[in-house]
Amino acid sequence: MTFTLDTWERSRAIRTAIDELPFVRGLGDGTLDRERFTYYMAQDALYLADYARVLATLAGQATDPDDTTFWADSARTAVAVERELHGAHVQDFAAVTRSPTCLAYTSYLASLTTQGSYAVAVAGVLPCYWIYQDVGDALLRSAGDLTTHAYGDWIGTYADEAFAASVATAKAIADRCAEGACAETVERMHVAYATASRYEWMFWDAAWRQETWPV
Ligand SMILES: Cc1ncc(CO)c(N)n1
Repeated sequence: MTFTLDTWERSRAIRTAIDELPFVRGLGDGTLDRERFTYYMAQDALYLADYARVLATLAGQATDPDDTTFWADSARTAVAVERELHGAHVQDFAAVTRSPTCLAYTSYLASLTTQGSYAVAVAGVLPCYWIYQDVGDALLRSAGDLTTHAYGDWIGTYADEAFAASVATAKAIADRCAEGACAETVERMHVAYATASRYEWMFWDAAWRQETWPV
């Protein structure tokens, strides 16, 4: 059993919970209100900026030159997507601060790059790829014609061949890391994957609630 097959099985409950989130359902059927979407986009722009730094760190930690290239390309793409998608949706970037959930998620990912295991950090960023592909594909199947869909460009970005190729590479890297790792490290990889998956749920839920800091 490969790491990715195993971890996909183990994370079935959180995956189902993500599909059932009101934010995700509304994104799929186009009924999500603009205010919540704009909040999400603003937070996601902040997320992607920090996520890009995590990917760039992985590029530096990789020992395989192909891995270095992949993470560096992903970091560049994260910044490009942030600028493209978010420039179209979010007007007032300067006014936005990281929500508690956004800060917790990116801080968690960054912390994984300082704990001495490239494999565990790779497992931690994998849901960012895999869950978005899975959600994007599911929404595409239910959305139909994206050109007339309120959130068509969002769905199109993640239900996309180029994105699918990067998901496949990230999965292959994780599987290769797990193959060469001891059982204890593989367990830590599963925990990192599960934790990041939960943060993905929380990130959409925070957008639905338009989460704020206490004061
Ligand atoms: C929160 C979050 N996770 C993953 C992705 C996909 O890169 C994204 N744009 N935002």
